[in-house]
Amino acid sequence: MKVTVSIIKADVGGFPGHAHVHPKMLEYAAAKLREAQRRGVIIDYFVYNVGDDISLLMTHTKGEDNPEIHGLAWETFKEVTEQVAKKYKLYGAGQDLLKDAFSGNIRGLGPQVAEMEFDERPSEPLIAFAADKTEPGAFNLPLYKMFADPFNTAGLVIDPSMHEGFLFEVLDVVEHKVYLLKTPEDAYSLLGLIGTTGRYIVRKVFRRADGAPAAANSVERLSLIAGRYVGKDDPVMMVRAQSGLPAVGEILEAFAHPHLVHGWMRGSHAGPLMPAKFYHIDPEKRIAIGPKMTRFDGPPKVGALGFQLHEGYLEGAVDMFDDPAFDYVRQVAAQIADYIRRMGPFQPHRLPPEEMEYTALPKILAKIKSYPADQYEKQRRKYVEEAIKGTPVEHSQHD
Ligand SMILES: O=P(O)(O)OC[C@H]1O[C@](O)(COP(=O)(O)O)[C@@H](O)[C@@H]1O
Ligand SMILES: [Mg+2]
Repeated sequence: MKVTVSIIKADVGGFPGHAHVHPKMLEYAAAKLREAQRRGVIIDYFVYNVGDDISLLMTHTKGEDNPEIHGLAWETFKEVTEQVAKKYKLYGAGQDLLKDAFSGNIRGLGPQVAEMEFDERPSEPLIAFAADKTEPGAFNLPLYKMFADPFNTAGLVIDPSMHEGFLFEVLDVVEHKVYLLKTPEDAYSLLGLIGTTGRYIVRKVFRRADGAPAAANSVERLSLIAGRYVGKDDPVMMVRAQSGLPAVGEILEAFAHPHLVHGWMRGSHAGPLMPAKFYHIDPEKRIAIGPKMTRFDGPPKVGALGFQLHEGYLEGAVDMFDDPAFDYVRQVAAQIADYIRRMGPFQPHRLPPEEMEYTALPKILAKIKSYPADQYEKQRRKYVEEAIKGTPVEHSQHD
């Protein structure tokens, strides 16, 4: 059976600030999807959050970029905004809904989208991810580890069905070009691109032996859509597991070392990506209440829910980072967060100006007086003379 899995995610209001979501938002979204399931639009669904972002995980048979599925997600986010976020005056109600009208495809309107259509195998394990206070390129490194690094994925060496390697589809979000790179042979070129996480983003991964889709990541860049900072492009991703694909444990292993990602406070800081636990999973209501963002609006966190698909139904969810093995990883991430926080506004904790989501620098530069290199000495002497005379020193800023 051909099944499509869609994860569509949006921040439509935070509670409080940008830390978490209101449980009523998740309940409202789940009720809306339940009704769509009853009408036969979708086979199954699960609603979860990581930080202030709500992910709608849906299964159906309509293929990728389907107007009905995208429309359902858009309507759901709109209603959650109107009926819950605005009612309780939650922070940034409707934040990610950047355009007014939906015209058939939710891409380019603000929400993040990861979709994959495939033949459901006799047994189909799937891991659904979401991350907050970071960007889609945060998944570049773990995707490389899962599908191309034998030190992470033993199957690349041991399992003959993985020996032919994988095909990486990489999107250049600035020039809108797509690169198709094969591993293992193109590994160095691939790394050359995807190490630039703000520009080259792994959108999909396929198994080379039969072209089977293996992973899908979201690639929307909000600031490029809106032309200004409107929150970080907190991403969603899904990965199929086992039988010639990375094992569940090889997928999770890629998060065992908290790598530094861009995002965190005001989308302008580097920090460790912490694999986080969900607080509560309700398989009946089809809801998972995920991690919240606390220290310095973070640190950036990723959550992972595991499912087994059967005829498109989602058996689950299992909280994949809820394990003592990941307690240690969380400790390491907390230590890295503590270490790097002490740098305050200094790079590399604070991102370089061209990568900061806030562009305060031009305003700062406009405010502070500067002098041509051959004239500053005269001004410096004037300051000294004024200081000696005891006359008030002219303020160095315009106002
Ligand atoms: O003061 P504002 O306008 O809410 O903007 C600041 C907020 O933007 C953020 O970068 C938004 O994060 P999200 O992208 O998760 O919504 C927060 O870290 C920060 O609190
Ligand atoms: Mg967010």
